[in-house]
Amino acid sequence: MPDTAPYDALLLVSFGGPEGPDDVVPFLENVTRGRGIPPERLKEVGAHYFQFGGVSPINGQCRDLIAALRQDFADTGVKLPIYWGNRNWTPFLADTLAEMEADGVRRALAVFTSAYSSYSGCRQYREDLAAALAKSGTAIQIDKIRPYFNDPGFVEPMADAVAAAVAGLPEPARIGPRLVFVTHSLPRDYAETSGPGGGAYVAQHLEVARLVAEGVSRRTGLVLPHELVFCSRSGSPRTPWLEPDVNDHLREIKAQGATGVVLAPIGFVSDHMEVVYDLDVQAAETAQEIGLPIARAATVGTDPRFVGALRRLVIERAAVARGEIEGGALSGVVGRLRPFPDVCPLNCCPNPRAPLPAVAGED
Ligand SMILES: CC1=C(CCC(=O)O)c2cc3nc(cc4[nH]c(cc5[nH]c(cc1n2)c(C)c5CCC(=O)O)c(CCC(=O)O)c4C)C(CCC(=O)O)=C3C
Ligand SMILES: [Fe+2]
Repeated sequence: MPDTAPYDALLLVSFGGPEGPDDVVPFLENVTRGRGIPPERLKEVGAHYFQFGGVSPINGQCRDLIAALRQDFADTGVKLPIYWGNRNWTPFLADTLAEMEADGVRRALAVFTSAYSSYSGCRQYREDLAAALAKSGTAIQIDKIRPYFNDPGFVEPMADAVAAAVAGLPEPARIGPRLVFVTHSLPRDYAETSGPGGGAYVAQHLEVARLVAEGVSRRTGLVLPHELVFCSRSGSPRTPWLEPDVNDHLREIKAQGATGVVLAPIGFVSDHMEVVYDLDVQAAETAQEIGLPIARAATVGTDPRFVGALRRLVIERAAVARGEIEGGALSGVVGRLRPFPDVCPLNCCPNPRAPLPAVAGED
């Protein structure tokens, strides 16, 4: 039986999303509290959710991932109970931690639904956990698994998905489409300070884009041009964010003569609102308007290779916690970047406003 000591539980930590029209405004208030998002942008984002009946797909996708992990754990003899808590909507992390403590959990391993290093996708979750411990008055010790962008179980399903999307394009677009890799935009300063030495967010995505493009060329025999672009920009228009925006980029490459595009949302682990709205509605409209055929590749979701990768990362992290191996020794990584740290170093992905307590780091 795989050894997951010293952990008593796995805690899936995610963003949360509204589950009905009445949830939309309070959810957005939770997301944007103290973040200087202009009211016009909030109205616009609210309208995206209302267009989907006020329901974000993200909570259902977390439930599906947990169900798949439970089945995988049962099949492989991993005896770790799985809990779930969110930053912005029910089940809130503080409530989940209270439940865990009542169940006797003393030491938990967190898995974030973000594969990359950034304030929003890593430290902010570490801060959320510290705040939730304080709020719930619990004393659970919480570690996290390392960033998993370069795990083969994350990269391989995406290469399959992109190859399938290429095949799904109409003739003649499928002969030589551009692979447009998409992730969430960030304020430039968040990107510059991301990861242990800075610059990790973009470096990690460029590496995944390169690996997936390579996988696609092995699968299809085509060597396709690829680039990394960004979606879902918010904040003040005066703050510089990562560019180009996916819509601007589609116009640009159409003008350069592109005949077809595969959009590959490598920044996300499931088809949540950023994917089903920002790509499937907005970018699809742009493409339609300029007459550029596009196909959107699936995210990893509950692909068994991804689920298996999370299980290996959990088993590996437990062995690291017991002092038996180093991070990366069991689960392994693909490509040119090293395994990222299991324990976030001091000042990794710093809070852009003010330092706050965070779990699972040296600080
Ligand atoms: C890097 C990153 C990820 C990926 C990593 C991860 O997954 O964690 C991510 C995921 C998500 N972002 C989400 C939703 C939103 N993000 C917003 C705002 C922001 N995101 C940011 C960054 C990221 N966000 C940033 C720098 C802001 C500006 C404000 C701030 O500094 O915090 C806003 C406010 C309105 C607006 O869009 O302006 C909303 C509603 C949802 C839920 C989707 C659903 O409901 O299905 C998910 C998974
Ligand atoms: Fe976001």
